[in-house]
Amino acid sequence: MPNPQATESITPPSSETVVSISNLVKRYGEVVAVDHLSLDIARGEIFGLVGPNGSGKTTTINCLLQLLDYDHGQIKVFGEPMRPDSYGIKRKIGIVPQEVAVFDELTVRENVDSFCALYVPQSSRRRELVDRAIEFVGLQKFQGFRPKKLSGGLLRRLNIACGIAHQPSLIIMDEPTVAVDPQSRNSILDGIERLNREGATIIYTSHYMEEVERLCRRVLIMDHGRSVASGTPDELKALIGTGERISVETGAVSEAAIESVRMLPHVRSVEFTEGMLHVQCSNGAHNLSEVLGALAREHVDYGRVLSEPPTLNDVFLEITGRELRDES
Ligand SMILES: Nc1ncnc2c1ncn2[C@@H]1O[C@H](COP(=O)(O)OP(=O)(O)OP(=O)(O)O)[C@@H](O)[C@H]1O
Repeated sequence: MPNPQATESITPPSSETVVSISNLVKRYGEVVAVDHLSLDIARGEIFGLVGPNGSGKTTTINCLLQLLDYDHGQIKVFGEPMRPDSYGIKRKIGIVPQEVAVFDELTVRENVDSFCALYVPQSSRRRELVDRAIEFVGLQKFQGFRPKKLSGGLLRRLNIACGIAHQPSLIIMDEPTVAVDPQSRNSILDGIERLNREGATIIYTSHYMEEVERLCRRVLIMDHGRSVASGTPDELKALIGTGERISVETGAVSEAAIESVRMLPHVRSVEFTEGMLHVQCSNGAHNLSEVLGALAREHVDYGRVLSEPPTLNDVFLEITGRELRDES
């Protein structure tokens, strides 16, 4: 098991730090929602803040934005201390909140325009930015619709357009894909990558490890308000002892064959269900050839063979002993 102390704070490779949080503590009465959290985010990163429900992600974001008082800690954004009245800094930040926050009585276009107007007073410039934001999230055909007429996925896309229309250089997205259909989810993820390519630094909170793995160069895993591990996805996977998961399609397999696979040095568990032998390995070289060799020695015929590398879910499971989607 990795030593959490060793990974509590991560230092990005670039010298230009856009967000710096050190020793942040936020309590709600007896609940320590954020517990001595430190992190640095470099310009141009997509930084993943992940953890199960209630692990403290939203509280961290709200402290960063100075929407909440906190008990202890220092927060700097663009190199300057962040304060409730840091309007110059806030202007350069785009927020996509977890709860969709739009005006029901305004159309899609009017919504995007009114959020953009908070930062950009010139209407001609705004027209351009609103066009761009609507095109960016693919809502051109829905510009005249009111939010109530939009599906959940389209509503989420509107929420994003409202947060990014003023072209902020730091974008904070708090679980932007919760409860969206796969098509909208993909479109949102593509959009985030595009925003990043165009120069935005992005903080992305999620409890979907697959998304984080796809998007983020560095990740901090939170649990009970604390950083339990941080680093690049590859670094995080190297921290744990879990290796690949090998699945072998086979009609029948004897107890002796299962036992001989189980006895291999890097095999942690073996399970045979519905014509598939599932073998969980620890880190080690040549696991696949060793498993197939053991089956061949036991004269087991097999068909499809699948080898899946460990995921960030495995990292979370190994560090905390719980599945990421556990809500306890
Ligand atoms: N206003 C509040 N009053 C009391 N406790 C709160 C409040 N807001 C959050 N908490 C508690 O603080 C802890 C962290 O919550 P937070 O919402 O930051 O977690 P999260 O990781 O963002 O979870 P989710 O994904 O569900 O939003 C939880 O135990 C939560 O119950």
